[in-house]
Amino acid sequence: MSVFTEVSRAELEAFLTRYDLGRLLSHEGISGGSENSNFFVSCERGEFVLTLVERGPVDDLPFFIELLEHLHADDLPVPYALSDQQGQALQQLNGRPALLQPRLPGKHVAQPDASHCQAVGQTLARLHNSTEKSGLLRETDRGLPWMQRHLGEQLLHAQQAMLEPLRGVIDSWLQTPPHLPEAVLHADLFRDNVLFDGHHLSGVIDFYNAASGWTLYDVAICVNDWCMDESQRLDSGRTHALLAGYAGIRRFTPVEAEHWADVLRLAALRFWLSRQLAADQHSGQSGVLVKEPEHFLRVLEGHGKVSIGLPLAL
Ligand SMILES: Nc1ncnc2c1ncn2[C@@H]1O[C@H](COP(=O)(O)OP(=O)(O)O)[C@@H](O)[C@H]1O
Ligand SMILES: N[C@@H](CCOP(=O)(O)O)C(=O)O
Repeated sequence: MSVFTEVSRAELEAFLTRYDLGRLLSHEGISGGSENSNFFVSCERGEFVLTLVERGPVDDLPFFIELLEHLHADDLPVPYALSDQQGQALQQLNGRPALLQPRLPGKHVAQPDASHCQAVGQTLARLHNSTEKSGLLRETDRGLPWMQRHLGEQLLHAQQAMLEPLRGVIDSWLQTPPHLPEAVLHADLFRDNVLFDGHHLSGVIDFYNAASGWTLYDVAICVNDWCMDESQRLDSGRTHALLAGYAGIRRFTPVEAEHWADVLRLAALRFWLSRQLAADQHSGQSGVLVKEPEHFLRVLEGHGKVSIGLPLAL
């Protein structure tokens, strides 16, 4: 399912009178997304993406708008909400909050190579450098307390021997958090949220998980999606390339190196839990895309077999 709220040509033409983009040429629903209704919109003065926000942290839309404006001003390849002729970025359409953003060029890469991974590492480091001192803050609703609560409930579903030690890590970090560098994270930088034009990284999209947190955790989320081989073990070439791309722009610290293996596993646990909860909630419903939770159990297993340390400057 990808378009939950339809928008007719007449409704869109009326909406577009708020902007100065010329005549509407065409529009079509985008099938790729899973949370919101998205449309490609072609006008005389450019190509755009219209998003009707269907669920998720709607009250935080002003935060996301400000974050994307900040990243765009820092030359990161991100979409940002266009303001209408009254200076208003956040709109309403067909009963939903709506955003109109420029369409970024490029395509998703399903099978990345080391050079794609290096570019992802570099862009993530630039994103962290940009948000670190921005003053922007947002608390995640998927942090350690959320993991602690749901891991307790979900342990019955899965191999306890593999997951119990992670419970220990969460409990101990809730008591005494490690001193890791923080910034605003993308927090969902999977392959389906990045666009490439050839080997040029042309877009980072879908910031609706963005929140303050440990930058190392964002690196771990990326590695867990971009650097896995077909058995869900770390691919050495791609992992080294992503980490080196990142470290070339933003150095890792010795404390980060010490916590890397646990942070990698926590990042895998977070997505196993969210997929497992979605599967429980939507089981038997048609039209709802539920991603396979077991994938992240295999990623966790893989981390027990292959480990690759963080590169530290000498
Ligand atoms: N600004 C954009 N430029 C180009 N394509 C976009 C843009 N925003 C979204 N898309 C396309 O729409 C798809 C769904 O967007 P996404 O934000 O991931 O939706 P959802 O929040 O519903 O998961 C993306 O995979 C991408 O192909
Ligand atoms: N990329 C994630 C989906 C986004 O996470 P959610 O917690 O916002 O549903 C995945 O592949 O599971």
